[in-house]
Amino acid sequence: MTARLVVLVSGSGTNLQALLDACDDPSYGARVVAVGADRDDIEGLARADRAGIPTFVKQVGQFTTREHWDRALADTVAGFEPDLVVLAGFMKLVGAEFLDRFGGRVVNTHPALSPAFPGMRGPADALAYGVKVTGCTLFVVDAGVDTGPIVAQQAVPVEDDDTVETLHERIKVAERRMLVDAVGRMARDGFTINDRKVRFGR
Ligand SMILES: Nc1nc2c(c(=O)[nH]1)N[C@@H](CN(C=O)c1ccc(C(=O)N[C@@H](CCC(=O)O)C(=O)O)cc1)CN2
Ligand SMILES: NCC(=O)N[C@@H]1O[C@H](COP(=O)([O-])[O-])[C@@H](O)[C@H]1O
Repeated sequence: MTARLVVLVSGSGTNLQALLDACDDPSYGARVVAVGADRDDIEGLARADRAGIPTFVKQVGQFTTREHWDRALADTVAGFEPDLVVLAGFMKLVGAEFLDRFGGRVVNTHPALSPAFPGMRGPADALAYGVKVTGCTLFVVDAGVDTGPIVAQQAVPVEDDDTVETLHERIKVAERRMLVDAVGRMARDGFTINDRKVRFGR
């Protein structure tokens, strides 16, 4: 069975593109059935359009409360009947209703080695701290900020002359590989979560 992925993005969508490219191979075991965003006019949505994949936008500002936004996002995602929801550079915290509906089936890719440097500035915070190694983490989303059970991680060196941009670009090379590999395994082999330990297989 081919797993149905809904991917949520907020920016350039290079992680989305890596998934789209992987899904071209039927043996990958997954396909992207929709791409959603919290904002208009982003390259991530353009990438989905070019691939012929349905898109939707739910902007927080279009709703009276954050809870209404969360419910509308969850309703729209549910309409695509996903097996897995992938947050790939999605710059909004998803709330209780979203997690009630898809909890345990939502993964987020983060540009740092969790539990270090959670939040929106992972590469900048790692650089400012002076770590010599950072990386990327794929985790199952929970109600915290980047606190969920870890699916996969990759280490990336920090170079002396790095800027936030050069470091983030190096992380993103590893991140795209990690994301494609781990999502494919989740789709093909299934996964379990026990006591925070995520293992592939049913
Ligand atoms: N419930 C969860 N939602 C999300 C998680 C998570 O761990 N739990 N991971 C994030 C991604 N993330 C970074 O890793 C992150 C994204 C956004 C924010 C944040 O504070 N966003 C603000 C808005 C900022 C903006 O619009 O530019 C907000 O949500 O109001 C923190 C962490 C994906 N979601
Ligand atoms: N806290 C969330 C966060 O920092 N997400 C990061 O945004 C980038 C999106 O790149 P992309 O749009 O090219 O895939 C990725 O590095 C992702 O981990």
